[in-house]
Amino acid sequence: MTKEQFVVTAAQMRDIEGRIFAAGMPVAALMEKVGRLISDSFARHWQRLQSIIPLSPLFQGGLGGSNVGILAGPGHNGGDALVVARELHFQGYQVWIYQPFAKLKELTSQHLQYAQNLGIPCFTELAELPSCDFLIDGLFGFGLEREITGNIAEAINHFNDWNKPIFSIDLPSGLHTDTGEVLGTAIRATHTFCLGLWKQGLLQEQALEYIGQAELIDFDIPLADIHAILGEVTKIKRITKTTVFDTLSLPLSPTTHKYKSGHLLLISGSKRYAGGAILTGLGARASGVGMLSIAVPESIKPLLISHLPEALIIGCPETETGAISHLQLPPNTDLSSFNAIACGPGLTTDATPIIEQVINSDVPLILDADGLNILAQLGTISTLQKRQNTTILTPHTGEFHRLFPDINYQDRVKAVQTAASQTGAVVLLKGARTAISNPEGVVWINAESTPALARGGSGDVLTGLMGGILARVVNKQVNIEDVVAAAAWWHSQGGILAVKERTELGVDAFTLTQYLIRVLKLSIEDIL
Ligand SMILES: NC(=O)C1=CN([C@@H]2O[C@H](COP(=O)(O)OP(=O)(O)OC[C@H]3O[C@@H](n4cnc5c(N)ncnc54)[C@H](O)[C@@H]3O)[C@@H](O)[C@H]2O)[C@H](O)CC1
Ligand SMILES: [K+]
Repeated sequence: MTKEQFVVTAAQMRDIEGRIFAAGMPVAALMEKVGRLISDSFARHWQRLQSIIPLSPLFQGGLGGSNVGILAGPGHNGGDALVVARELHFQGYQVWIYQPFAKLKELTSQHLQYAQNLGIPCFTELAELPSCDFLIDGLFGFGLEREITGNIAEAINHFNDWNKPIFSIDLPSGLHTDTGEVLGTAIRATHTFCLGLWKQGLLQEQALEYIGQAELIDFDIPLADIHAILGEVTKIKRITKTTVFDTLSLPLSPTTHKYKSGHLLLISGSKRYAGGAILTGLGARASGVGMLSIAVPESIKPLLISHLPEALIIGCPETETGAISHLQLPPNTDLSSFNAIACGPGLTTDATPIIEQVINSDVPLILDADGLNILAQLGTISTLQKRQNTTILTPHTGEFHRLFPDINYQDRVKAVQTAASQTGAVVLLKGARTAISNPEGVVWINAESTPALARGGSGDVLTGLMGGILARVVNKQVNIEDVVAAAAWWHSQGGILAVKERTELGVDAFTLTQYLIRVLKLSIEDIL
């Protein structure tokens, strides 16, 4: 487990830090270490930022000379900020401090006193403040306990209105550490330096517009202290490249062959939605699955063959509306011939018998799109109750609400945990921060994505990619939720790479399929 995977609440972070202090690490030393780490990381970011934003006329070139406004709070978040203030002062920045609080924690008060003795101007009133090139937000960290009101709320709104880059320490001040909700008002950060371990609130969708680019500042928290507080099996984890590569079982064995790399059956498409079948097939292709069979209505079989010559396209009888009426598998083949089935994109809701058939099979199954809408019509929990083998559901919020009308999906972590435990399935709830839970409540959060993926067809690609990975590794003793997390991570990283080269408007679903192998290659080069 790399530190990047752990996700903590304020209480857990306080307990972990409490263990570090109890073991002898002086609080002042930790604050000094953290302050220096932030200053170093900040200098790297500021060099990059300087190339894209105009600087104040006072700017004298080089790293120094920029004007820095430090917002210092009454607690140790403020203490961190004052250490940063001192370090940037010695690096030649023009630093001023805004510190409006009457009562400060002891350590924070000492750092303020030293900054003042160094001649760094300190202000308590907004009206007195000079201009600056950027701000460093050390008002509140995980010690924020209640709504921010009065002059502090006014100050936060005032700084947001300056439209200057704001670098927040630990969390944007005003965000609830655990839920990410705004307590009164909150700093809209350009960049957030999250300290030690990812705070749960930074992984919640409602926090996204306040966080900016988030970075973890690792200050060497011993793993033993983390596990002592979080337990050996941590409940909520952030998907990282390391976990994904463990699941994808790369590199391939030199003696592998196509039958050892899994056989996936996709059941998708209709006369009305042939594209869904093609996109799902292209997603599966990218997974490297050994054998790919795609069951579609007979009338679109030639279309699929032209897009996916390597796949076995199974033309099935169709209803008068052009949906698959029943599966007509090749001779000597039944559903148990496949390592996994992914079913739903483009099916339309006229394919109920197909969904009943795959649910009654004993094959690992992914249901998406119309497969989920039909499941909802059949009765989600009662229908899945009879399934013994792996089931994965991949709804977006609308499909989730149809499947689980009684579950409030605002708290996405709780929502997927509840849905997974009620159905015995692994449930992925799509979104800007996709959440995945297994029936035991172990949750993966995909913390990096791009709004460019919010387009028709993008989910079809994910279904095919996930189905291919599942078919490849299902017999390799992997956790099913790890497979789902690997697919979600790969899918979003493909989107992020496509945005870099084609802008946020250039990532249609077909283009996305062309970036999946590219992003894997770049990730392997980066990790090896
Ligand atoms: N624990 C440590 O020694 C280290 C912590 N790190 C940094 O410190 C903060 C956590 O510090 P803490 O003093 O516990 O709390 P905050 O600085 O986040 O909060 C400040 C203080 O403000 C008061 N307060 C809470 N809510 C409000 C409000 N709505 N209005 C006004 N005042 C409020 C409350 O009394 C708090 O004590 C952590 O985020 C790190 O930045 C270091 O990184 C390592 C050492
Ligand atoms: K802060």
